Amino acid sequence: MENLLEIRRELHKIPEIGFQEEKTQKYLLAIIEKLWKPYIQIDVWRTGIIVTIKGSDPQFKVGWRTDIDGLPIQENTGVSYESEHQGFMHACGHDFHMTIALGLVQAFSKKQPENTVIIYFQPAEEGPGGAKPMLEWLRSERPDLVPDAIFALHIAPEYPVGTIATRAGMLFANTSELFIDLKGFGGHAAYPHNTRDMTVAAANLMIQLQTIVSRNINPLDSAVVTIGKMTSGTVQNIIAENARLEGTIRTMSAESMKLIKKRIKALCRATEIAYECEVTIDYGSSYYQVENETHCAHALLDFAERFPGVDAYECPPAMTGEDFGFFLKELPGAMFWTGANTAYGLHHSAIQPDEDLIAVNLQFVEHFLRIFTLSE
Ligand SMILES: CC(=O)N[C@@H](CCC[C@H](N)C(=O)O)C(=O)O
Repeated sequence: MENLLEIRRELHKIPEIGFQEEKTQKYLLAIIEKLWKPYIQIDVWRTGIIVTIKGSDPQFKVGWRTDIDGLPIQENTGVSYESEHQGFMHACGHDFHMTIALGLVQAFSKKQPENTVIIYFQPAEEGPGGAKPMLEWLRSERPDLVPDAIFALHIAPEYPVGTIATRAGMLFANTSELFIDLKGFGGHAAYPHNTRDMTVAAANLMIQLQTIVSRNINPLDSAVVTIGKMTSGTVQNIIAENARLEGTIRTMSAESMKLIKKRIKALCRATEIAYECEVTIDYGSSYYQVENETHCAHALLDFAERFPGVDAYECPPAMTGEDFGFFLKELPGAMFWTGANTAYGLHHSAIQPDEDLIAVNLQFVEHFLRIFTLSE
């Protein structure tokens, strides 16, 4: 357990997607169980884990949340501890987030905190979203495990190690997944007039979707409509009967999300008429914005300003999504970016966050959770 670097690399080898984190859960549990003390309680929820470290003189319960899932990306880093799961990778830093959370369990098992600390190893952040159902379960089945305030971090490739960046109010955007299925009529490539070609229909729809942000959203507002995956057809000489667009929507407000969905509906309807096909829309899962509570965000920034080896930065909001927003919708708390100093961005197959961030963040978060108070 002492070697957190080794643990991070072991976790890096076994990325699993949302609610399939069985190996990850087993690995984490094996370590957590070794750290058990009479004042530590371990609970399991689906593929997640909740570790409660009872305080020596508890006035309240402070929560720390880490996400535990990986992404369906083929790794391209060339490191010796590359993912052993073909086509999957920890490309969003959750291996780092988990390692820091394990380090916290270790630190609190060595020295009991005064207040109760609850550490949530939460599945499925990348999708379909584990925070909402986890919190619903806590509220209905285990209200004793609901914290009074909660915090979390996320690695930020663009900042140097030691940067703690956050702000009061919105840190991350509202998100909604987007799946559009087009059904036409396939046939021989040499007889297009007898078909309804869904490759052409989907290509046009994809371009039109890009006009929503540029033509319908107020330029002083911000929004994103990204199509990350487009599929159609079977082979080169058959006209495609089906096509599918998969993407995500990001907005700064619930109103803009509504407007974008209205425009998507209109453009899909227009595609049906123009290409004589059927278009269906599915919005998959959506995440509420990450809205940092003012006292908690300021407590983090003030503490970072005083903590040796870290730099506080009051940063602008980002269009990233995070289901931690569901925790912050109901509980006071805050999330922060932590510098990872890597040339490649989140969700890139070559991302290699700087491992020095583990030690810096472990120290910072441990001390912050020990001194944090709910009052001003
Ligand atoms: C931190 C991060 O990268 N989060 C993801 C959250 C995904 C939300 C959902 N699956 C969607 O695509 O809308 C992100 O892509 O921002």
